[in-house]
Amino acid sequence: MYEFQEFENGAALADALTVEVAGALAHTIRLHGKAALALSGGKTPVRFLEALSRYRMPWNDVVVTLVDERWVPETHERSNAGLARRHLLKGPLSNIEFVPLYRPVPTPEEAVAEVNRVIADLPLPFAAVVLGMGEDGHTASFYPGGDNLAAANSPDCKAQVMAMNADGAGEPRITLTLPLLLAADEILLHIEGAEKRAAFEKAVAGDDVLEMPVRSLLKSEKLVKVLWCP
Ligand SMILES: O=C1O[C@H](COP(=O)(O)O)[C@@H](O)[C@H](O)[C@H]1O
Repeated sequence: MYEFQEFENGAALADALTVEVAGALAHTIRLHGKAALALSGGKTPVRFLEALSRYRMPWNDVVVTLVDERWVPETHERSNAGLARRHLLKGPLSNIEFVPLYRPVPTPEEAVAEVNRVIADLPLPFAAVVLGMGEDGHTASFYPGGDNLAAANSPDCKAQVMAMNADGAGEPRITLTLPLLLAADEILLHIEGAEKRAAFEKAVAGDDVLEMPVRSLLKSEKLVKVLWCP
């Protein structure tokens, strides 16, 4: 199920998303002393990450990771970890705990066992996961046509992370799996622009999760908060 919130512009959306995420983190820290946050990459999150980086809260009690990663080193312009470092993990947040998904080995398949162990050691469930969506209906690295899509996007998946290879993905990927995302206390989907709004409308109008993998979240019993601006 989902709840759709529309914002006037990207700045208003970024501020509202920051308040949602910070609230979820603060709540979990109050209850458990430590909170985990999983963020998306791509182009959309820049303004939100900048707003979050300015937010004052007990960041030393937070561990940050990613919902997915492109199999490139952090120095590569397409690295999701690089994006988080440039726009969130800076200034007073430079030294907070960050768990990247990339490892310097040729393929995600060679790293997946180790990354699974590291993610399983986080203070789970995530206090919040912030997802994005492509116009093809992918979210995290659940790509239409992905070799591990059916397994990673299944509510029965036992792994925390899986490798993903898909024609539309640009490079090999590693992704958190559906049960881990759905277990989060707050699930937020951040989309911007008319094309993504149209893709979202198409996603909610259909049921085939292999065609548009974001449907697995939107049609689940967990509440997904969708934040959109033109
Ligand atoms: O490749 C990815 O794409 C999606 C959407 O990215 P955007 O550039 O259209 O905002 C993103 O959510 C995901 O984390 C990323 O790896």
